Amino acid sequence: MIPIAKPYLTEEEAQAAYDTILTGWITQGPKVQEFEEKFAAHTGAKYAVAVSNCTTALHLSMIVAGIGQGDEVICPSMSYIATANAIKYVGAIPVFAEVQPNTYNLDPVDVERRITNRTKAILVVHQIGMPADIDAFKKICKKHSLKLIEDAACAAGSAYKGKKIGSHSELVCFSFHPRKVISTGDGGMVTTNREDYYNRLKLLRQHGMSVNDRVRHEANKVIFEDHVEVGYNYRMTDIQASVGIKQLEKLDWIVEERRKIATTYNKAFKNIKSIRLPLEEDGYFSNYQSYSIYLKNSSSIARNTLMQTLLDKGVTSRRGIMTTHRESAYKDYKAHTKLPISEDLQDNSILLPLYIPMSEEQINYVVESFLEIVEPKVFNT
Ligand SMILES: C[C@H]1O[C@H](OP(=O)(O)OP(=O)(O)OC[C@H]2O[C@@H](n3cnc4c(=O)[nH]c(N)nc43)[C@H](O)[C@@H]2O)[C@@H](O)[C@@H](O)[C@@H]1N
Ligand SMILES: O=C(O)CCC(=O)C(=O)O
Repeated sequence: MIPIAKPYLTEEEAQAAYDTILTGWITQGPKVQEFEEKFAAHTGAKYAVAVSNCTTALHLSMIVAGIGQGDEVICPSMSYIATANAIKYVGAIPVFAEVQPNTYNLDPVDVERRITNRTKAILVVHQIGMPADIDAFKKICKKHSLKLIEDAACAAGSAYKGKKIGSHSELVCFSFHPRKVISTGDGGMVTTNREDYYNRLKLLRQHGMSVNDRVRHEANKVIFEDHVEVGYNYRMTDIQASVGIKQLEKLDWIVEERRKIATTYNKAFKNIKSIRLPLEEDGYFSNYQSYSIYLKNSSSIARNTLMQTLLDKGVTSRRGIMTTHRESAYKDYKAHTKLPISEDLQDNSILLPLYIPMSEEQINYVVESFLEIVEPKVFNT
């Protein structure tokens, strides 16, 4: 069976976790600090703050951006549910905007249309690793005095206009969940260029503690900490961070390898008229966290049938990215939300296997299986 995804983890990561365990400092310690410094350097951001996952990264970003009760935040419905949930955590209201059919990313024109006097921020997602048009959203935010927050859960190693994702705006949130291109089991990171945000994020992730445990541990004078505001326990462990450091060293290589597989898929499928392949325009550099194909109306096979037939041949796939407004948790949205493009993309797209290392044989098997089902006539000639 060819899986949909698999984290690329080696003896190196296992050894790093082992070594960290034996140091006796296993959470929010030196390895977390090292991972943060290296991640900031890699993205080109001034600061990075490690947290327990991207959902908590988004939650803290909402808080430091000053988003609160009753504020509106524009975001895509077509994203993993964590995007909208983070807005809800602070009592704010997710306002769903449409995405562009060929990139799955927020449509700036539709976003601007949905701005009201209660709008406080735009939460832009770089969907399945393809960067959104950051400059367009920066312009809208400037014009309407809004905050910009980037959900880069899937976009570690992606770049926009020659600069890595993480370096473009004030709050960028990453995930190291196993489904992402690099993983620490679970884990997240916020990058920022603002020192005030950096300090507040560090405070909030550790209960609002004024003097952290490492400082107290190393002090030769008795120090008492204060908890200056109601914070959270959103720490990353040093065991995770030591894995993250090794993963980060491989990130650029992993992205190159993923892009090679995406290129093979692109070449193999380019002449199929009934499907649309991922679009990577000039200035956009995707890490191909996922490879998504859209089945047009003219497709002779329904998406779910295609998925089952692939599975029967031993090829795992996934349906297109979910739409939050159609989840039960968001049933209040269902009646008044009209997002035909997002719904169509969710219903008619399919993610194919893409992971490192995928053998040539496995890649070819996915290609052949897909062609055999979608274009049987061409395949058999
Ligand atoms: C980007 C989004 O991707 C994921 O959705 P998805 O439907 O594409 O993928 P999932 O069904 O979660 O599949 C994750 C796949 O990734 C591989 N995998 C390998 N190790 C793991 C693991 O520890 N946890 C999970 N969830 N998956 C793991 C397996 O092949 C597994 O089937 C979700 O897990 C979301 O959490 C995520 N935001
Ligand atoms: O929790 C998940 O399954 C995905 C969300 C995520 O990637 C994260 O919070 O880091």
